Amino acid sequence: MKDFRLYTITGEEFHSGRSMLEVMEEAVKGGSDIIQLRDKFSSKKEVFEKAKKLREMTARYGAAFIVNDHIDVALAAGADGIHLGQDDLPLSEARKIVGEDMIIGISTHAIEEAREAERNGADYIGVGPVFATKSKVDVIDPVTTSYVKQVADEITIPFVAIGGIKLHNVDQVIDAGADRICAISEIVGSTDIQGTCQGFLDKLDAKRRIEK
Ligand SMILES: Cc1ncc(COP(=O)(O)OP(=O)(O)O)c(N)n1
Ligand SMILES: Cc1nc(C(=O)O)sc1CCOP(=O)(O)O
Ligand SMILES: [Mg+2]
Repeated sequence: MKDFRLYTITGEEFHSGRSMLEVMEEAVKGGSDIIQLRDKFSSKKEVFEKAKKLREMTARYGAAFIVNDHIDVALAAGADGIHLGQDDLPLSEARKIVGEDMIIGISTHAIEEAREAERNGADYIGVGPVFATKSKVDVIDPVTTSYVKQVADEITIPFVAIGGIKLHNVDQVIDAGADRICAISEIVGSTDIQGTCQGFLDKLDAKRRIEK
């Protein structure tokens, strides 16, 4: 898959009166190079309608587009990939359905899950929740930056840190080894979405400059 740095997920409860498309377009304009449609409340038909709009918008900017949970919606909307959790369809079965070209991302919360996802051909993994988050209802306790460090030290496929990541604590995640970060509330709840994205990118870039 094409490399990415900043991953933004929809969270319509934080969009405060703005349309989902408007919010996500701001995120892409701000430099989010991958976005995910995550919608736990709408009907599948509604999720599909949203997916088609996000597919069209992301294609205009050259950003990757991922659908959470719904493989059929991802395929029907022409998304670049799907994101699956530990309780979703197993990766090997999902791969049979979507083929080799589609991106499959897998959530992981412990190093054994990260190893398994890598072994089974995940294109990237989510690593979290690093910090406490209110954006997910059935969330487990924070895995802390020590899990980020474990993954950075051992796993070779791309990983994205997620969960409670804000501009004020992202340095801890970057210091633990993350090159890519993912956020919902800090970005889509911001009154200056482009500025918030730029703030994250500046911090990620500063790390890359130091490593060169
Ligand atoms: C990039 C990324 N990482 C983790 C998740 C969480 O996925 P999952 O565990 O399936 O939980 P839900 O998002 O479905 O509630 C994600 N969506 N994206
Ligand atoms: C959807 C999701 N998955 C997580 C995981 O750890 O797998 S944490 C999370 C919520 C992230 O939202 P926020 O940036 O607002 O904390
Ligand atoms: Mg899921």
